[in-house]
Amino acid sequence: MAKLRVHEVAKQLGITSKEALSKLQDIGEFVSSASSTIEPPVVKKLKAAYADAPAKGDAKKPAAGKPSAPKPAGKKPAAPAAQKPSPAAPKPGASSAPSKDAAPAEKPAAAPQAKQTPAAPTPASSAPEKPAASNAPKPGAAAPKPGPAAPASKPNGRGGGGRPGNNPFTPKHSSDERSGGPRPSGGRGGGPRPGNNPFAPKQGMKPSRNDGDRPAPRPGGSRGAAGAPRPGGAAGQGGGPRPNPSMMPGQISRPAPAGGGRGAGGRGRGGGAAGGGPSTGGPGGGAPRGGRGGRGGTQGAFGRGGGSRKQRKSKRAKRQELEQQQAPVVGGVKVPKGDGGTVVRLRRGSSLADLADKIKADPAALVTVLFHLGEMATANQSLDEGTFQVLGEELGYKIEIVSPEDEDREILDSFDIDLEAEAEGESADDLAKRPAVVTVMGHVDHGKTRLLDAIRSTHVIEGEAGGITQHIGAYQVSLEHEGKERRLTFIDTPGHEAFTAMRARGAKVTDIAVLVVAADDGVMPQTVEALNHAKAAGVPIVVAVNKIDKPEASPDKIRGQLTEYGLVPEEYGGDTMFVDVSARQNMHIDDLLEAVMLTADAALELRANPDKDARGVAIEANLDKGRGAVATVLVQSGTLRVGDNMVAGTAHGRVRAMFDENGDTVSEALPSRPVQVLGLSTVPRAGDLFLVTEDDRTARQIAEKREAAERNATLARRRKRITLEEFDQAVAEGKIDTLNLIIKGDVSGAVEALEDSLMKIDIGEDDVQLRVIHRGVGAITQNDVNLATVDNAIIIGFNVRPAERVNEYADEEGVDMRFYSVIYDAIDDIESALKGMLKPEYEEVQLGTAEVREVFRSSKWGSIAGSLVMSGIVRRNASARLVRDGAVVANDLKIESLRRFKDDATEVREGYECGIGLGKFNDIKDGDIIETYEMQEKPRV
Ligand SMILES: Nc1nc2c(ncn2[C@@H]2O[C@H](COP(=O)(O)OP(=O)(O)OP(=O)(O)O)[C@@H](O)[C@H]2O)c(=O)[nH]1
Repeated sequence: MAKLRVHEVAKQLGITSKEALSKLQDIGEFVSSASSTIEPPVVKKLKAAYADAPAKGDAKKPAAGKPSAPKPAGKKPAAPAAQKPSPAAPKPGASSAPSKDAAPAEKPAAAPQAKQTPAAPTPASSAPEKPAASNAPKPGAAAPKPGPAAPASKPNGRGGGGRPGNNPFTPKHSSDERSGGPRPSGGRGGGPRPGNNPFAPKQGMKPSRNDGDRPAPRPGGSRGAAGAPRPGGAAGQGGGPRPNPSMMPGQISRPAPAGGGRGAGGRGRGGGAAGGGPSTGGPGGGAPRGGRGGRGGTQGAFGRGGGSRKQRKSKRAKRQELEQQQAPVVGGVKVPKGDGGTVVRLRRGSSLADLADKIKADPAALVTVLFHLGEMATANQSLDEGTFQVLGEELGYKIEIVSPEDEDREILDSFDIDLEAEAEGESADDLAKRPAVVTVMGHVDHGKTRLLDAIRSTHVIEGEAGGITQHIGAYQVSLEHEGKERRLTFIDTPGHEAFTAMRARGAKVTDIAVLVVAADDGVMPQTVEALNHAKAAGVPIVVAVNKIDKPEASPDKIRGQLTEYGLVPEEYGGDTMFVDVSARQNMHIDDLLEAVMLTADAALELRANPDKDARGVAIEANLDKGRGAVATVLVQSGTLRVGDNMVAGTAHGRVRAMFDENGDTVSEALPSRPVQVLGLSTVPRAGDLFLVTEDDRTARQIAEKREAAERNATLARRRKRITLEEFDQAVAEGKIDTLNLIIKGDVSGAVEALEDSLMKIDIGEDDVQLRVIHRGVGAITQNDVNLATVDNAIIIGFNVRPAERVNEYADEEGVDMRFYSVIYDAIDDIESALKGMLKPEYEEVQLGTAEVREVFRSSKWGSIAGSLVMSGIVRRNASARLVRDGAVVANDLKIESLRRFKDDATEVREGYECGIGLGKFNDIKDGDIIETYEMQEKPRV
């Protein structure tokens, strides 16, 4: 018999290789690594040191060689569980189970399976026995035994069973003998696929069925049965009973593709026992299938003695084996496990393949793990944050999904560019005053364009050639203020649409907004929209009351109207400057500019460092036939020079030439200076941030990375930012405390009435607020959606619908729009959302009870209560209390571990057995009742 390796013995003992190594050292044996072989006497010594917990190997050995005496099965009678997979209900403990701790859970509840095997062999014994028993139940089948049985079964599953069909020339390979060579895809452990071997006379359904022992697929965790069909990887498990995915909520019963194959090999663990036994099939021989298969074989080599495969393993194989040995098994596959604190950052829209890449795992394995957790996804499918969180928790990683801003920061980080640190590192000495950047907003036809023209024509700095001013998207004016020459930059695209679109891209371009209101018209819907957009961005507003040349102009009326919207004129004691102007007649334009200066000086600290590479924002861009991409950019800090390498959004290139608003060439542009730039590879979007890089290569690579990030983001976009239903949770998580609304209605009366009623909702507490950030009359427009996007708002449409294509846009941006035609319905919805937003009150809700049937003590896990769920469900992480003879022995416990057979389970339902670990609490006795409960939120009335 081959010598065992440390890790193999460790596995038998249910300890880690590391622990085994240190124990060996303790007992005076020096062994260099986990893959070193150890002499039988040393193995004995080591096992003796763990005498408390019988080694798995003990169970296995008999299997390999001669079967141990079967233990009276069903010592523990059975429980109701009609579904028990295993025929008999062997007592885990009884059967020299490998290690009690592993097995407890699986004590089958005695539910004798009518059809299956007649007898109820002890787990350990059963496996080997069966083959011998001739066609009795296939070993695999027998294996179903939970814990103890597990080992036995595995062998079947994997090692034990050569895949019948695989060797057409093995005459004796009847499925019977084969002891249930597992066939992954087929119903996993148990059944040899009869049809596979045309030359095996005995092959037929019958044996296979036998073998089956294979309980009818049970809803809940029947998977214990070796035979239990198991999707995907599960199957792979080799006969090992595993929690059936179907017992998980929301589970989909489709098999996880990936795992399946893997399973084939029967990942050897545990299987060795039986596997070795039937040298007939050749240990593990069944499934030499890829690496895993190989493993199965290796493990079977526990029973390798029987094997004809004594060939030496290559170093690589050994190394792989060791690696796999060290990796934990989750969901039936091996994945590198984190320590619980390792943070893995993933971009929004990432897939399992991306995660696999980061944690150096096999994507297919992650598919299986996720399936095990109750969710189906392909390796390349974009997953949401919640799914990654659950998966991360299972794997021991903290997964963080990064926002677009973080994402961009990370991209720049990878090039050693940290804009924040750069800005923070600047001292007051580095900063110089810069001009304010102004956006003109207002209702249609109130004179925005005319005003911008008036300002430009009177104040634009003349070009050298005195050339004709041209539209480049922004311009700078110069004027004298308090004896000094001051400049202001105007964005030449009037309206809040462009303003909010840029904000949506993360660009903070505007320092001050000029709100133009025609004195002969008054405050109109877009006036309000514009002021709401400016307020939402926290930008100070200066009001230009235009068209005062008109006889019907009534500037005072405008002041009065705007007061209602929170813009109180200075002359009324407020802090908003109102300037009466006439754009047509160039009246008071200077006063307006003066007011803008004063407001800027009062409210803002406008400084930037001019002595560094330029950073800024693209204002607008177009593709010119002769000149290629032409972009107007606004320098926000640093100085932009011709010849600089820059990247703007996903466009990059070298600045070939720069022009100002007069069409004159410029060689450098200081902060707040808008210039037209030639030389970019493509056209950036308005609002794209730009920066100058050291070389062209860096610029190109940043652009490429951004492009890739955008592609990913588009994939994941169709997700709601925030919905009424989610407020609750968002508030509970501390993400928000204000419900932002945008109200659009068919008539202003209705909008006002709705807003009034909403504001009167008695929330009762002041930890949650309602804020209407914009209201207006007419269809829901793209601007509304933009604003909702930026400020995370919900749009309420009262008797109005979205304008053309806005629906799709809102959907793309993940903005929640709700439509009502009855005012009370809207109020009801918002009210309940708000009430949900209040900090939740919790009450205890009982989940289920489990009766302790047998307590297993393990040095590793402490006490494990082998229990039968008597009612409801037992859920991992749920709160628990222990009741003994009707009295509560301990409160405030937690179901810290929950296992079905050898695998972790999320929950176990009534009628099933499981192993429950209560953390450090060890005072558990047979007959105790474990009551589990959860604190659930109480609905508010
Ligand atoms: N009497 C008078 N008419 C003005 C004044 N300012 C603008 N107008 C006129 O108002 C009309 C609309 O002016 P625009 O500057 O195009 O208005 P706007 O706000 O830019 O309009 P949109 O671009 O459609 O949003 C034009 O016919 C202007 O001549 C003013 O101060 N006095």
